[in-house]
Amino acid sequence: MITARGLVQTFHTKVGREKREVRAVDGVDLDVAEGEVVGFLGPNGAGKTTTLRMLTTLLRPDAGTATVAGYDVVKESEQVRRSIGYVSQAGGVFSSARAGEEVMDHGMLYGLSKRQVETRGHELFDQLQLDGLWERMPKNMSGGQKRRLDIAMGLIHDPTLVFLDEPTTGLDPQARANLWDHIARLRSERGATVFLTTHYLDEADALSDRIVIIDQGRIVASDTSDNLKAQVSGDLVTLEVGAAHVAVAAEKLASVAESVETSGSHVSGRVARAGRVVPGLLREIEHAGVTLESIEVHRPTLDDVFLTLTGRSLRDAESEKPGEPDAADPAATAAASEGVTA
Ligand SMILES: Nc1ncnc2c1ncn2[C@@H]1O[C@H](COP(=O)(O)OP(=O)(O)OP(=O)(O)O)[C@@H](O)[C@H]1O
Repeated sequence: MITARGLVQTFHTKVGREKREVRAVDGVDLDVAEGEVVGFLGPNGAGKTTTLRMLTTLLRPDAGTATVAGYDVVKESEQVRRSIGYVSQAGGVFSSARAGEEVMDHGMLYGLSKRQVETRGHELFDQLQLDGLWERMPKNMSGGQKRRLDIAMGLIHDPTLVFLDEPTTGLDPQARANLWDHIARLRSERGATVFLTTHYLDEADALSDRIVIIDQGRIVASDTSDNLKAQVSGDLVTLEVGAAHVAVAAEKLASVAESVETSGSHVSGRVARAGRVVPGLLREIEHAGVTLESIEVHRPTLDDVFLTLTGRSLRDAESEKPGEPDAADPAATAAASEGVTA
């Protein structure tokens, strides 16, 4: 459904007088099979949106090739657009029409009849908890409601390949859960292929068959969440003990764990299978006369995976502020004026 080879996108920006080159996407290869839900994960500025905009024909790659739904993104961009649903990060630019009319107009652009689009539109409003808002002007909707309206517009023509750029950013927990459910059903009930970007680890984990991690414009991993986590060396065990017992606790933990670290009254290290190792460890600790205040065991998270792969945690990578996008970028302006749902 999606194939990309060596995709590159470079932006030229100016900071004061100095010209800078940002290689936002730096040789990306991707393969997404029909019916797969792929979570495209990475910190802010990693290149997720830029990759997505090349795949959805809104940006022409500087180098590399890609086909989407069997069509070349450069030579057959019109066919690509007809074959996909796209919900951009920025959200749609709405006219002064009412929400229902916006959705109807959008669906009719795809050649659907008025009746088809009306039926599907009401169905989507219902599923996305927009019921009762058909007649509302988008400007009078809350941020979360507008986001769900974007999504209804992106799905109105029942695309079998859907691109979602950070679909749940700005939604409250209930609306988020509802949208997760909707995305899961797109696949299970309609057999849709979904490619979604996110920087929420739990979202990637909950929704995706496969997770592709991008960092600084390059793909650093691509596998199921379980396989990725299995690459991280073990569960993190943290013991809390009285100050006098820290050294003994560290020694006991080191006999079963790797890279033991001490911080105040906490001693932590990674063990291959905590469920097997911890009972014996507790006996040893008790035997040595150490009073344990608490013990915590953490299974590896996708953040641990990112840390293992890049040496940075996703949170740290997020706080490394990337360069600001060039406001004069014509592609960005074109994307905004296109109403963004392609
Ligand atoms: N139009 C542009 N002009 C200049 N630089 C840009 C432009 N668009 C993106 N960039 C830069 O390219 C890099 C990748 O940006 P991109 O938006 O693809 O990242 P992202 O992973 O989607 O981040 P986020 O999670 O914040 O959306 C960043 O350094 C960004 O500042």
